[in-house]
Amino acid sequence: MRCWIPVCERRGRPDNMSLLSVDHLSIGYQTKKGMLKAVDNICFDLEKGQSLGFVGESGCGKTTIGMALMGLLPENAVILDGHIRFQGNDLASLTETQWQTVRGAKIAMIFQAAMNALNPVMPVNEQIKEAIITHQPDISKTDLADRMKQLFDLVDIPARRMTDYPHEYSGGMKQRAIIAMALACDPALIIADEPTTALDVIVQDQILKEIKKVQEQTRTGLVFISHDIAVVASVCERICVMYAGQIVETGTRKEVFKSPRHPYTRTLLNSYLSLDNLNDIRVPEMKESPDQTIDTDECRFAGSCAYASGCAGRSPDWIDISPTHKAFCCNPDVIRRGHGKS
Ligand SMILES: Nc1ncnc2c1ncn2[C@@H]1O[C@H](COP(=O)(O)OP(=O)(O)OP(=O)(O)O)[C@@H](O)[C@H]1O
Repeated sequence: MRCWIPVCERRGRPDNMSLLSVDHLSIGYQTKKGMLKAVDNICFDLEKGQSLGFVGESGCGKTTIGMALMGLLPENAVILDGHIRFQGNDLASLTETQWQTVRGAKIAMIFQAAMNALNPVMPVNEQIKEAIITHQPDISKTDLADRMKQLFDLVDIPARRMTDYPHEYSGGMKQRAIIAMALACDPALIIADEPTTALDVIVQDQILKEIKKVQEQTRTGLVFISHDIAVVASVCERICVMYAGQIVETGTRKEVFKSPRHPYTRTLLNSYLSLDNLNDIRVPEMKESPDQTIDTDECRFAGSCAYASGCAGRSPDWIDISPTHKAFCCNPDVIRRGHGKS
């Protein structure tokens, strides 16, 4: 099966020059029912300073991708196929000892509800210092103090609050401290997995702006994971929409958010569109996700798709809408017509 790779980024340049290059990645979990293919033939590239969002409903495989990028897949997970190249090195072949020089230093992660992971009995600045010293044991006291000031400035925590304990911080400040900790060693790539889920809406908005600002200022690559397409669109330049382990649509923020083509993306966007926009979109009644222990090339969304017609038994393929916008479907007419009526 052909896999979409953004040719505009790869043209004239060997694969190993990308910050991150994921090729035909498939990851399974060994379960009692058999091998559950949680990630199926995923391809994407990310350059320094770029942001890429993964969005889809719970269980579509977003966290599995994030964990694979951090070398933190659980024991029953198996990389079935493909490569993850980071700065030219294949992450899938690293030993745990090698991972320790990458994880936290070159690739950092902001987990779901990570703020609860702050140590309650240690001042926040000491926890961030510890993260720096773990990867840079020879750092001088002056450089460490400079780095700490820089980090707190970057995430807008006043210097006078550096020595506070976590319980003295609000939820938003704790999450800013977690962002500072992720940035501590100046990583080239940050994976943010639902980083604002535990926060109220106003604080969520502030933290999303903070992540975007920090990512743009530091030119860090960002892989951002969320079930909320509006959240992803507010932070990321490019979006991959996932369904049942596969990417079904990818494009720039504007292309995916303003001109969704895959029937599943339209469903995801349904709750964010006004009734006017919805007039010519058929929104299906979502059925249960397909059983991913059954290995098939057939369209996984067909059972819920309001546009499915003659799709049974056929395999979807990538359909080009623009050089940066593609959708994975059996039905080119539905994809090319966009919001058009059938
Ligand atoms: N350790 C595991 N063993 C077996 N199956 C797993 C395991 N972890 C995840 N899965 C399954 O793999 C699929 C993908 O899960 P994953 O957590 O990556 O999805 P997700 O999109 O991140 O969902 P959520 O937003 O709920 O975290 C799901 O069907 C899930 O049940």
